[in-house]
Amino acid sequence: MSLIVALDTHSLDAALAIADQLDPTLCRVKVGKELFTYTGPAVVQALHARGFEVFLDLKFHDIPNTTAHAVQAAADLGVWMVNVHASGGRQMMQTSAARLKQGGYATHLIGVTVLTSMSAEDLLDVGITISPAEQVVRLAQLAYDSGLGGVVCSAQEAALLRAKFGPEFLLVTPGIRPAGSNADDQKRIVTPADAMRQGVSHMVVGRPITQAASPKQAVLDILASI
Ligand SMILES: O=C(O)c1cc(=O)[nH]c(=O)n1[C@@H]1O[C@H](COP(=O)(O)O)[C@@H](O)[C@H]1O
Repeated sequence: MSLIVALDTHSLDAALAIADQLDPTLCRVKVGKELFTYTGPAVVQALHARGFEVFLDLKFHDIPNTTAHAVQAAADLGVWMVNVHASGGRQMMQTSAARLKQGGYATHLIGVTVLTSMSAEDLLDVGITISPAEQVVRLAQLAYDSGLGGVVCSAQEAALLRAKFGPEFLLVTPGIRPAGSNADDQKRIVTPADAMRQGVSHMVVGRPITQAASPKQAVLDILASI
């Protein structure tokens, strides 16, 4: 299992101030919608120059042609991983995966299942009457069948997916909270040690690291706990 630090900040300087306290041999970094919208590709280039592998988390969700081209644009930046919403459907995911394959890109493409900020009640609001775990399995199956290399899910569903899709399928899990830390807006949360036991391949941690007095020490503490 490896660690991905979510650099959810509002400027290049703020992101690099955190990245410069981290060790690229101990973690990867994630660039999401806030940071990328402020900085554009410059942040990805700066992180690559510092030796980090980057997960570009833009959660594309659009018609197949648009999504596949956006996924290719991410791969052209040389990122290690990029994601789409699995609820965008089979054709959207197949077209995106095929585009990466045809281009010979090494970038991992994964599908977001049910956001870790959502509970059963939140799903009901958008017309989904099955449980979060059932919906995660349904979308993970669709992602798997569409040729994606893995999914984003909560570690609460990881054991189920690991058993179903085998050891190679990437299970990338945000909603990780060390014991005693604030849940913030996350609802399906798991500690790093429990996530490890559930068979996740990569855990994503943002605020518990980026808002710590020492991000470097927070990374070491999490790695020591697993
Ligand atoms: O795709 C993601 O990375 C993602 C999916 C999901 O279901 N939940 C989720 O929290 N994320 C991202 O993971 C990070 C979690 O950050 P913290 O809650 O601060 O640890 C954020 O950057 C979210 O955008």
